[in-house]
Amino acid sequence: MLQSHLAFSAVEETHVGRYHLLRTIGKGASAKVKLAQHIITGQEVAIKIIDKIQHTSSDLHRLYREIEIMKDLHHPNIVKLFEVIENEHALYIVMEYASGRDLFYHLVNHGFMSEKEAQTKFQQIVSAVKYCHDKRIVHRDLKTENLLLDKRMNIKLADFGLGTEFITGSKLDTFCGTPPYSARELLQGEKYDGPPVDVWSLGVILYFMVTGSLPFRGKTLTKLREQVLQGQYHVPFHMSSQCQHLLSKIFIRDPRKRATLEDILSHLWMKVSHEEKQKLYVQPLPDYDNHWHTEVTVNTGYMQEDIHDSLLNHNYNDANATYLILRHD
Ligand SMILES: CC1(C)C(=O)N([C@H]2C=Cc3c(O)cccc32)c2nc(Nc3ccccc3)ncc21
Repeated sequence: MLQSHLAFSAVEETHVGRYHLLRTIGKGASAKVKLAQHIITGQEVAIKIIDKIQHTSSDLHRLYREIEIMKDLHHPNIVKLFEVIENEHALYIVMEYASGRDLFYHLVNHGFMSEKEAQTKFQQIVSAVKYCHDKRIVHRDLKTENLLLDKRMNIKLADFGLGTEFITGSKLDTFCGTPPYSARELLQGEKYDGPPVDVWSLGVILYFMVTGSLPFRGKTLTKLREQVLQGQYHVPFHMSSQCQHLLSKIFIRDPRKRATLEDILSHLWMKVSHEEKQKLYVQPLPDYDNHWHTEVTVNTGYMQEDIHDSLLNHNYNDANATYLILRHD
């Protein structure tokens, strides 16, 4: 046993099932994710490799639950599960590969989004989360790091490690998630309802997309908890009033008063067609020979050639000014 185990761990696998393993794209404490290629179709997949030896039985139980949850999810904005391969050493979870990395990486590298782009992304995210909630599944760890992007920049919700079934009316009590994205009731360690916790995290994600920073970001957990308890966050000047209004409905401390996913989906900000950012001003070609402008300018006492010279030489003199003012009409 020991010998074969060492032999296994020493040799870097190049194939698993019908997949050719390529490079590592993610490494966690308990799992590694590799880009792989389905040999027959050439399709790229991502394989989460779990070394079973290093896992406690409760960890493995949680993983099997994650797999069961994923088997039941079929949505365009949720990472697909293709296959599970298992042997005595390892568990290989073959999933959809998102080539655009995650939303956190995208925001850090490209800065915050226009509200139009944020709206498209947010509609996809809310659609995926609503699909889960309708199946009585809450994610509980929604954050930009778990939102992947495919090659067409569509959202792919990942990482159902913490997802769990919720039964309406019965409260959940396991603290989990990531503090800056966590709702007050989670940080307070109270018993909580699943859906409102995900709604709060959606607010943090929306804020991050539109501003490029986190709404609540205390240096310590205590300072962060204080900020979340107060529900105070900075609203930058460029945020539209509709977006501000939507966030104010999400960042409500009392989970019973907080917006539901239906409220979010029916909010004006989610429907209105956001004006693309002010179109960059395109300098119109100068029309130095606009006869009407020239005629009027001549009538104001300027000679035709004076006007022409001053325009061509960009003399910002009165002849030029008169012409430009007329043109600016
Ligand atoms: C199987 C699954 C769902 C997964 O577990 N990961 C990991 C691995 C890295 C990572 C991350 O950086 C952020 C979230 C999830 C993950 C995946 N990463 C990708 N694409 C990718 C491509 C270049 C760089 C990073 C991620 N596609 C699918 C997955």
